[in-house]
Amino acid sequence: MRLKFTKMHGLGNDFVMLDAISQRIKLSPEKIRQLADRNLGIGCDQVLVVEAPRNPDADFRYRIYNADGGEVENCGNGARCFARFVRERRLTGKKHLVVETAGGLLRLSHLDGDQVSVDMGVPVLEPTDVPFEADRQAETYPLDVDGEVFTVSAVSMGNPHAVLLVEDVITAPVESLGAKIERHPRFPNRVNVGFLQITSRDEAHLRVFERGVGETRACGTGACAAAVAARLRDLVDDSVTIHLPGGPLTIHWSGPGQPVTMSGPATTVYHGQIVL
Ligand SMILES: N[C@@H](CCC[C@H](N)C(=O)O)C(=O)O
Repeated sequence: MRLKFTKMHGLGNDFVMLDAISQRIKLSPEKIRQLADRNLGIGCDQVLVVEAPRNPDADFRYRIYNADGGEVENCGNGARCFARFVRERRLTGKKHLVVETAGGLLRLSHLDGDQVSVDMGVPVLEPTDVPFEADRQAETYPLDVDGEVFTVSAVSMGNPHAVLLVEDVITAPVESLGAKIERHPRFPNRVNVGFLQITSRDEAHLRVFERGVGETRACGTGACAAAVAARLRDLVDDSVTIHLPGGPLTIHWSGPGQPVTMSGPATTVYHGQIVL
């Protein structure tokens, strides 16, 4: 199978974008892993596949696969790249788009330059829906990891996130603790793990150990979940700039029941073809 693809990134969270409207694509988890492999394939954190919508309210459907081959519900940086991709590939001329993901419908708008704004939907805090094992909903939960207890928030942005406050993101044990929490039995679908350092009411730093990938340079849904977790604890205001290793994202959330808005860049790197 010969596939045309585009390499893109959102703040260094990188993607192989595939247009499944103009070409026939059949991908197994093994082929996804091959595409994502940085030595044996193109290399990326996620493979994103653009398809015709099933939902009549949506312009497109986009599917998200982690580098480990697993299909997941949502990807914030990927959503911004999706918006730029369908415009550059002339699949649509619309400035405002509705896209169907496995995590629900997202609304996207092109802003000036390379910036895209995404209505990421209402965050889910009910533990069973994250999913996270807990007796009742709370702002934070104690989580026992190998006998040491950490305080985490559990938030779903369509996909599951655990958020921990740290004093310094630079020295936070992102790889070691992130890998343990990702597979903690209280998160039955595994989880993305955010390490958040709050520096003021409108500024914070975040590193994310992503489910199915490892640490990435940026995680859009992770930034949204971190802003929600911090706002619930009244540690930040409604609008907060989250600085990730790859750069900043602007997140706005005005409280429970309200949707989260994320704005940031989408970058095209190159176009290519691969035989799989
Ligand atoms: N990089 C993404 C999140 C991608 C999916 C995630 N690894 C998961 O398994 O849920 C983002 O920008 O949100």
